[in-house]
Amino acid sequence: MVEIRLTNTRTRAKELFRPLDPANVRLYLCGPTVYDRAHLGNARPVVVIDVLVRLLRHIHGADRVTYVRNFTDVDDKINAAALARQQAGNPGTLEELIRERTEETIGWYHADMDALGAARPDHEPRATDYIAQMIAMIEALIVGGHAYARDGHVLFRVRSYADYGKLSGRSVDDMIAGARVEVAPFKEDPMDFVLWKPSDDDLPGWDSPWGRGRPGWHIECSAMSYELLGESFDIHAGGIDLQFPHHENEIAQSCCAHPYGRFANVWLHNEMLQVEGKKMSKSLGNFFTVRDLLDQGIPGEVIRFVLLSTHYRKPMDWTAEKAREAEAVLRKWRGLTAGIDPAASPAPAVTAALADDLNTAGAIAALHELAGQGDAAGLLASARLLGLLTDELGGWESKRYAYSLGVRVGVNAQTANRIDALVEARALAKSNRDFARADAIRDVLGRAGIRIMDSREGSSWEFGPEVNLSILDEIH
Ligand SMILES: Nc1ncnc2c1ncn2[C@@H]1O[C@H](COP(=O)(O)OP(=O)(O)OP(=O)(O)O)[C@@H](O)[C@H]1O
Ligand SMILES: [Zn+2]
Repeated sequence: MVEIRLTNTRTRAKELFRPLDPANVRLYLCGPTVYDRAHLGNARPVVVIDVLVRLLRHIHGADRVTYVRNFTDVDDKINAAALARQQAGNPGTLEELIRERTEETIGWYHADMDALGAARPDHEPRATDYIAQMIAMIEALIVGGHAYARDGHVLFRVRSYADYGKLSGRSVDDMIAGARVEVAPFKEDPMDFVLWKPSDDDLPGWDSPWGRGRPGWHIECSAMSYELLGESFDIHAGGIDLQFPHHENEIAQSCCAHPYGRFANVWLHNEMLQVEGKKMSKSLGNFFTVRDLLDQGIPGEVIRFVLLSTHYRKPMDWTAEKAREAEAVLRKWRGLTAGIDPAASPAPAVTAALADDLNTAGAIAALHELAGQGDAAGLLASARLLGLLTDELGGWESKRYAYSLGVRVGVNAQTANRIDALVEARALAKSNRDFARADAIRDVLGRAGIRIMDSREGSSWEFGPEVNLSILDEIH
């Protein structure tokens, strides 16, 4: 059996992955707060974990993996979005508008992640369906001396858990110094965090031993993972931005409420998708959504390929150039594998790359080799382990697009093929050292308003500001 190695944030080491129960490999990914469209950064953990789940199913068996990803559907940001709708004159109670907003956002989320070829998890628990379990867990924490109720709030007593900070490798005092911790009169210690908070009459709330209120964000994941995966499970994943405080708090809650459990064995954190060196995030406003890209006509498969071309533990950014290259590669591979049956199993080099801490970039390099060898059946089976070249993501390759001044435009396939043929003829002339012909073709394309870009991968082209295709008739 292929051995998987994963980098575990908890131990800061790349470790051999040994499932607690090989008949049921269990993993949990922190899902979205459903108040708005997912941006491209939010899609990165989803696509990365989708590949991990495919690999685990390939190695351990399709029905021997349980994948949970939650929806956080109770949150102040959701309330604020619903309130804004109400103030804009939308009919309905705040509760109805909140429900409408979360339902709508979950629908968008499914459509966008489906478009990227990310399979739906086995369970998608919604926080509002697990309030009773959260209350039970909070009660257990109070009984154990790890939490206290004050003024309708319940707080986790951070100093009661000696291992707090281990995941991030920081001491509590360092964390206080570095974090924006809220000092509040109802806190014993500024570091203590909210498990439960009171709700005004006009906000969503549930009855509890501490009055009408709502849960804090961290307890949601602790309660839902416990209910669906048990007190010890294999992998907990999320973006590195969640390591502190969210994951640190999840560990504290879960390990104190279930002292005989180990909570998550492996912590897997993806690095950030960035824009000019900064995390893409809603709060910074430097984001674009997955839907924005799909609406520009960029196929979901191309977005997926770009996300997988960088290792998940490295920061990355999105560029139009990467999308263009990914599209050219996928178009070529789809052409090569059209009508071919996939090989019985993926190529060992591809499986080995993925098993080595999800080295998706290495796996893609191995796919290039298979394509280079003309092994279409091997390429198809192997690409599918990464969720590429699947039937669901296909169909786009029959349509042609080009770029014009950096903007993607639809182009008639006949024109595109003709330009492709000229670009290829130029490359051939160059390799035959027929520079006169190569230059003549370049000259005609240039006068027609088409720019050629040469790279290691070959030549691509785009439309310049002024295009006159009739000039192409000057050459054959
Ligand atoms: N720029 C990013 N790159 C990679 N992963 C990200 C990025 N931003 C958020 N994530 C991940 O997306 C998932 C959903 O996060 P969450 O719902 O907290 O996002 P959000 O609040 O909408 O995002 P933001 O951080 O933009 O305010 C989490 O696993 C988080 O780590
Ligand atoms: Zn979480």
